Amino acid sequence: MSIPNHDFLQFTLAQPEKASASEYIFPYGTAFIEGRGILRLEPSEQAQHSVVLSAGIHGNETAPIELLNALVAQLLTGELALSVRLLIIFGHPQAMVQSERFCDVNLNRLFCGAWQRYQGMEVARAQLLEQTVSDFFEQHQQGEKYHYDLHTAIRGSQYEKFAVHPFTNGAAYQKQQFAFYDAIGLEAVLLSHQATTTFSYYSYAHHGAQAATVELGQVRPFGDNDLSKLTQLEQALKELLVEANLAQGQAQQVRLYEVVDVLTKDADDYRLNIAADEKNFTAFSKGFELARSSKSCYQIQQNNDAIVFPNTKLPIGQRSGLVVRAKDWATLKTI
Ligand SMILES: O=C(O)CCC(=O)N[C@@H](CCC(=O)O)C(=O)O
Ligand SMILES: [Zn+2]
Repeated sequence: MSIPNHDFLQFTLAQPEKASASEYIFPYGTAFIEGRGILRLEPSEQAQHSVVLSAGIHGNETAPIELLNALVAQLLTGELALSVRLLIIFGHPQAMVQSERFCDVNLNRLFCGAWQRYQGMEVARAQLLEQTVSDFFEQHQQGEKYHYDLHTAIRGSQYEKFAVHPFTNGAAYQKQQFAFYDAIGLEAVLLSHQATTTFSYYSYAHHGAQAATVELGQVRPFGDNDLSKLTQLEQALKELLVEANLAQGQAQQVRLYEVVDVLTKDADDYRLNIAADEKNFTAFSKGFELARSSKSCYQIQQNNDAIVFPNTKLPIGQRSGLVVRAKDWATLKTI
């Protein structure tokens, strides 16, 4: 069965959760519909890289879903000639239908086997996505493995577009990844300071892929996105898929931040002392009381430490924000 009008998004939204697999030929390869929201494209010519592009791990983060859907249509019609193995994942179709971030639990906390510690409908989805990515990368033959997991943020941001780069545990960072971040229009990168249970970290840690979570502006409903803001990303993805080339800008144009603390909601009365519309990367003075609950108090340790992803509408035990600090490029170990 082929995808009507090459519209993988509409096809996905209309499919049942347990959709059956099918495959068909398109002008430059074979398309495998592996499950709801999961489309693998294998080029007819020798593939140059293995690329995973995911969006909608949070169902209400629609701009990158629309962007990927347009790219898929161009591939399926043959307007773009595919030269890499490509796995497209629309992460959480049920949450997409409901215009929600998630249904029971945050899917992007369930990877690297963390799903074993949770309950809810996302558990099976996390297992399936892990298995799908593993199967895909296990068939990798040549070139690089890439996984870019595309999101939009709940809040506005001092830097509209930025990446969360996986924890490397002391290994040198690949400069070409930062040059790619600049090429796709990112203004900042957060360097994770510990292992996480996110989708992109799974591909990095378990499959050695070049991977990142990429934030592309603010959450908006389907049809309400200005995709012209994502032109640089669109061009760079086309270059990757068609020419097998990782677009390169100026790595050092991208501002570096390191995560210095992860805030965790530890009680029902947990509060962040920030305005409801405070933007990501808002900086504070040393000593400012950023968070308080009956169990804990968090004060800013150094002038200009900033908050990213503040959120208290979540269960106890979950991340309520990242405290980040600007980092000098001269201190970054790169190869
Ligand atoms: O705006 C927010 O608060 C969250 C936006 C979002 O979904 N971000 C990702 C980042 C994942 C990472 O840290 O790598 C998430 O929270 O899952
Ligand atoms: Zn998200």
